[in-house]
Amino acid sequence: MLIADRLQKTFADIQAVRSISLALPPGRIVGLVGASGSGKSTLLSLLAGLLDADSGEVSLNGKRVPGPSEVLVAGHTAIRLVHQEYQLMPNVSLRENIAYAVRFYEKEYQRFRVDELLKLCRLEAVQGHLPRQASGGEKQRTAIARAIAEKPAVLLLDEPFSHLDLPNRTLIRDLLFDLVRQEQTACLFVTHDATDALSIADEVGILQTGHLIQLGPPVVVYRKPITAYAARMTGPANIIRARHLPALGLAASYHPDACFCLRPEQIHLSVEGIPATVRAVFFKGSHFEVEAEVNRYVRLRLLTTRMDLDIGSAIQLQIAEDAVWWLK
Ligand SMILES: Nc1ncnc2c1ncn2[C@@H]1O[C@H](COP(=O)(O)OP(=O)(O)OP(=O)(O)O)[C@@H](O)[C@H]1O
Repeated sequence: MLIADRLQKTFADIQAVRSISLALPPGRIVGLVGASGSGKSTLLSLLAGLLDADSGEVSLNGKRVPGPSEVLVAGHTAIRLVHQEYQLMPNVSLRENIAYAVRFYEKEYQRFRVDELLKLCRLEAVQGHLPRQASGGEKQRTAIARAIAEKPAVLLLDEPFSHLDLPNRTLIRDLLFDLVRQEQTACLFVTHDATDALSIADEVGILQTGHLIQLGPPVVVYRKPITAYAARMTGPANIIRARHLPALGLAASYHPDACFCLRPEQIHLSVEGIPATVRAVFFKGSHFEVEAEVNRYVRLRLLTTRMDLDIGSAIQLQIAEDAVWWLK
């Protein structure tokens, strides 16, 4: 189990990581979501033993992970970090890039392990390609294969899904899912887009200006975000002030300035309810996202499969009292 205990890191006057504690057990996936500059990469480097913490510590199975200033070669053999830029050797094939990680083993085992990794990472068909002949998704999977070649206890990934198209994102997601189950690897990835984190992680954390402000199962973090920032980082959200509750047919029970979150899928179109006017309709493939104006102060995003809505359509909305989630 990888444990971070009150990690702190400051660069000049920027507090990049502020007292972050978390636990990463084997066979589990943790996804950390945060805006640009929230401290994601710094935290990964600290967890990998590639950056010295100002205070706090990282331990793996009860043993402290030393920072780079304490060892000759920075990093820990059982903790692997996959960078955003993949960092592959440019002049050798994808297969050789992976084989390099197991070069000190017997030839027969090398061949066996590389074949196994190529299969796991769905790279068999392109194993002879050079990195420049490979797609972003293939390079990402090669970087992951190389990182897991020696069966590390912990796999850390920096934005593994960014710059990839939907089929490749799905491939990486399935690969991490299989890997963690098969090899009991502990996996932590950081991302600025929560979609993948919510679908694959056992726990999702929200990073804001160096603080880990929330950590919990995806459904809980999505349904009960602690702040407006956490709500927005985890998906589309209507953030509304309490003073507008009566206009939504809900009891005004809080301070007028308090904010609450309503997820778009919690607002339903009905034959009778709060009158609203459609101001925009966005086609999303499986459904439409609709922007509805309730009055000059309140516009709501909602989801529907109805095909007949257009700008200016009159609609009626229903919102259950228990859909309202108060934010700090
Ligand atoms: N080596 C450094 N020297 C000075 N400041 C740094 C250094 N590394 C990071 N920072 C600062 O620390 C803060 C956190 O940076 P970090 O790269 O960890 O954020 P991030 O969430 O990974 O951002 P992004 O999503 O844009 O990569 C930022 O304000 C950044 O400018």
